[in-house]
Amino acid sequence: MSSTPNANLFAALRAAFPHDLDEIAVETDDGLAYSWRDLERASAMIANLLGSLGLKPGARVAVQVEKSVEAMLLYLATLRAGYVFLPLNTAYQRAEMEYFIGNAEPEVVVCTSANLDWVERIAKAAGTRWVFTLDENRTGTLLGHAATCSAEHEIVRKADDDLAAILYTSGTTGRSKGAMLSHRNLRSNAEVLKTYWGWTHGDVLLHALPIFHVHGLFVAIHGALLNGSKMLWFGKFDPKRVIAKLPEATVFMGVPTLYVRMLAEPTLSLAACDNMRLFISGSAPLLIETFNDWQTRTGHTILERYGMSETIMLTSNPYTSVQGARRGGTVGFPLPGVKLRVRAYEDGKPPRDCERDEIGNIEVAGPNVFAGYWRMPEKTKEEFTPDGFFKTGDVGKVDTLGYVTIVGRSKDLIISGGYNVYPAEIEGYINEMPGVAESAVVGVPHPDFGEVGVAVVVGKPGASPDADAIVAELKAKLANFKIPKRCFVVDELPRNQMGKVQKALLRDQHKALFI
Ligand SMILES: Nc1ncnc2c1ncn2[C@@H]1O[C@H](COP(=O)(O)OP(=O)(O)OP(=O)(O)O)[C@@H](O)[C@H]1O
Repeated sequence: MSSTPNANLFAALRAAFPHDLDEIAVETDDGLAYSWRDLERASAMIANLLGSLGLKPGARVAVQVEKSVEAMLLYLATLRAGYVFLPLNTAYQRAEMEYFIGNAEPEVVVCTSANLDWVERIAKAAGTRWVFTLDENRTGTLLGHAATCSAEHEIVRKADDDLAAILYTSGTTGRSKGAMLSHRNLRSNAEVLKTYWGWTHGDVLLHALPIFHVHGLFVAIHGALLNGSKMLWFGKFDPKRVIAKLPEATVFMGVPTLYVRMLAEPTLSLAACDNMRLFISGSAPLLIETFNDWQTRTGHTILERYGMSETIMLTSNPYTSVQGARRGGTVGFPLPGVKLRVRAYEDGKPPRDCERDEIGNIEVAGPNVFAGYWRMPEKTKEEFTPDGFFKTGDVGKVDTLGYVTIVGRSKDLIISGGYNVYPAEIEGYINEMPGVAESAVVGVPHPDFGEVGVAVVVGKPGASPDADAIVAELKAKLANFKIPKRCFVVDELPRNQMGKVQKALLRDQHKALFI
């Protein structure tokens, strides 16, 4: 027997299960209840099934299914059996799945029975040996097969650097890349989260996020499991039903669009949130208006966090007032263990650290930072500095108190006539104008200036903001090079399932305006 502890993340999660395994661990919105013993037994049985397939260590298990407790069990079983979990967005269609499955070459693919025929064709063409579903189909479900397996399973030993998961990035700025996350990456972040937000065994997490993404899969689930806290599990987000469940919960993790949708419900009130301890937001910028409205309506101050597929969680606003106030518009402080710096890259000069409050490129290092992009060694090399920091691609600043603010993404930066234009600055001005709900500013090619900004604006319900008036008001406030050359008022901005505005799509839609 080796004397080094097992680095398998599942060993840490399992060790935190409550003493009484018959307590309820997960309850679903359609009335199902799973005890901690159920999680232990089912994850062992699925791990045994996976083990019986003759997969090699490091084999990838790709999963594209609707959110369900079974999908989480499959995640736990994959960890436990020492394989690599590869969750895929349920919105992906055939061409996208061809890319992901072709790139990842998973040995096992788990999909919905509705997609089985075409997923199976794609998977078999890529050399996948096993295709299962979680719901009923012609060949029986994965859980059905696992039902005949033993519920005894010894957690497979893993080293710190062994891969635990591959998470494809959202593809907000370009083609998705597979971020390789090791047991150390996931465990180090989970251990910080175990205590940072004051979790206890008595907490109840209302879980309404998808689980193919870093926030819903790792941040939410690890936090609850490591504290033996119960989860109320919503398959799909329904603001009315979520608000009705808040009195039974203590913690809610959301993305900005979920908060906006709940704010539109008259049932959201101080009383509905009386039992709640913490509301967390991340994955995309939370508008200051949403932050303020939430405070007024519920009496709670949303805690905004920041992270990415490649790094899991990087920063969080303070949990306790001793650490500081939660400041809207900022993403708080770097988490313990995370090294975060802001760097300036100026032509012909060596990179330098920015001053406090100076905007630059955010770079990070720490045990949470991924090992590289799957099968993209060149891309991986480009994204790390010679001294080992990962270039997040986000642009931001750190103020004198240490709060980090994300100003935008370097790929969204518009260089117009040689000047840097940060879309977030322009969007901030537009969003404050009367009748405006939100906006996105993107850069498009221009024959004279290289690039110019185009503003896409959404009005508040019942309001119809005027595009020319918006541009005129910006002209009164900002330097000429920052003014968008065109402005469009639309019904809504294109977003992905995590609520991120798809700027690449907007750029594409407007790329031929001036050329
Ligand atoms: N609280 C936040 N405020 C502002 N931006 C955030 C916040 N949390 C996350 N983000 C943004 O989300 C990004 C991480 O998202 P994710 O890893 O899902 O993929 P992506 O970067 O959107 O996709 P791709 O790299 O394929 O374009 C961060 O780099 C940052 O730009």
